[in-house]
Amino acid sequence: MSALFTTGRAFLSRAAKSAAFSRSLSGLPTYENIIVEKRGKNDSVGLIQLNRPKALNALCDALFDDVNDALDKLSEDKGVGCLVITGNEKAFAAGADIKEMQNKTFVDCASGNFLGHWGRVSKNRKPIIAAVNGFALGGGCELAMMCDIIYAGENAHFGQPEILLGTIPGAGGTQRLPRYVGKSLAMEMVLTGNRINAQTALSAGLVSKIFPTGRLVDEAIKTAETISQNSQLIVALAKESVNKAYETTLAEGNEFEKKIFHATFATADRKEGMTAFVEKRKADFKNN
Ligand SMILES: C/C=C/C(=O)SCCNC(=O)CCNC(=O)[C@H](O)C(C)(C)COP(=O)(O)OP(=O)(O)OC[C@H]1O[C@@H](n2cnc3c(N)ncnc32)[C@H](O)[C@@H]1OP(=O)(O)O
Repeated sequence: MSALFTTGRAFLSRAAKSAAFSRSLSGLPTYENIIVEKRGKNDSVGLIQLNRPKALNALCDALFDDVNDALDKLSEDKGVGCLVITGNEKAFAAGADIKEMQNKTFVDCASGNFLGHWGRVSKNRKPIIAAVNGFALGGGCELAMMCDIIYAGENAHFGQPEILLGTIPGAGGTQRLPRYVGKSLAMEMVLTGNRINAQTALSAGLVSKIFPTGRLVDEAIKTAETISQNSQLIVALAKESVNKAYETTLAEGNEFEKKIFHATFATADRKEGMTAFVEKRKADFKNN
């Protein structure tokens, strides 16, 4: 229980802290390395806060196990339509835990499929917003890129400094980053280990919005709340269709999109959405 009140969440108000406390008592599990809460209207947003502040939220194995377990729980929760992952004001996450991997061998990595369990974030059916304050380095930058939307606080810094440790990114840094910021900037970041700030990340296209540091999480929750008000069924299809754009040719992607569009006509929510428009009322989606 004491983990709920660490310095890592100093940006949350006292009221928010006690609300989190009572909610965590009323259902969601407590974890060693993360704090999980339901926030927003009707508790429709799942908030996962990485919580190893002394290690700048370095992504140790146990932390990622916690994240995966929380994703499973929040995905099963029919009342939750969208998730937010955040850290604290100093660090979203300073990368994979260097102390944990320092003495690993190739055989350890290959036979244990090291980092294999990280990929579940990008396969989650519900949309995830990364709310990034402070350092998002190495695996931290990769974790943000596994999410569907990235919002940055004004103090955010993104980087892939693995080259300085004699290794390379291992969770998408050389694959997603060039798709988001273009080859030249990605290559420079990966080969030098230099970081980019929030403004550069915005103009290069890595993040969609920047907010003052203290407002970032609330703004991410607001967007998540808006997404949660739509049909969860159709949101999942829309997410799948956008993601297709990164996995296939334009022609194949367009074909996929059209088929999914046609498929929405088999749903009650599509009928409800269009009927509500014609009747000039708010749609009442039932996720079917
Ligand atoms: C597939 C993925 C691979 C990877 O992700 S590889 C890792 C890539 N990331 C990095 O290389 C970043 C490593 N961290 C840093 O360079 C620095 O930190 C910062 C620039 C982020 C911040 O510097 P400052 O403000 O001076 O803090 P501090 O004293 O270095 O860190 C505070 C405590 O946090 C621990 N820590 C920081 N990053 C990591 C990490 N990635 N793994 C394990 N521990 C980390 C430190 O050691 C220290 O702890 P203590 O006070 O006990 O010495």
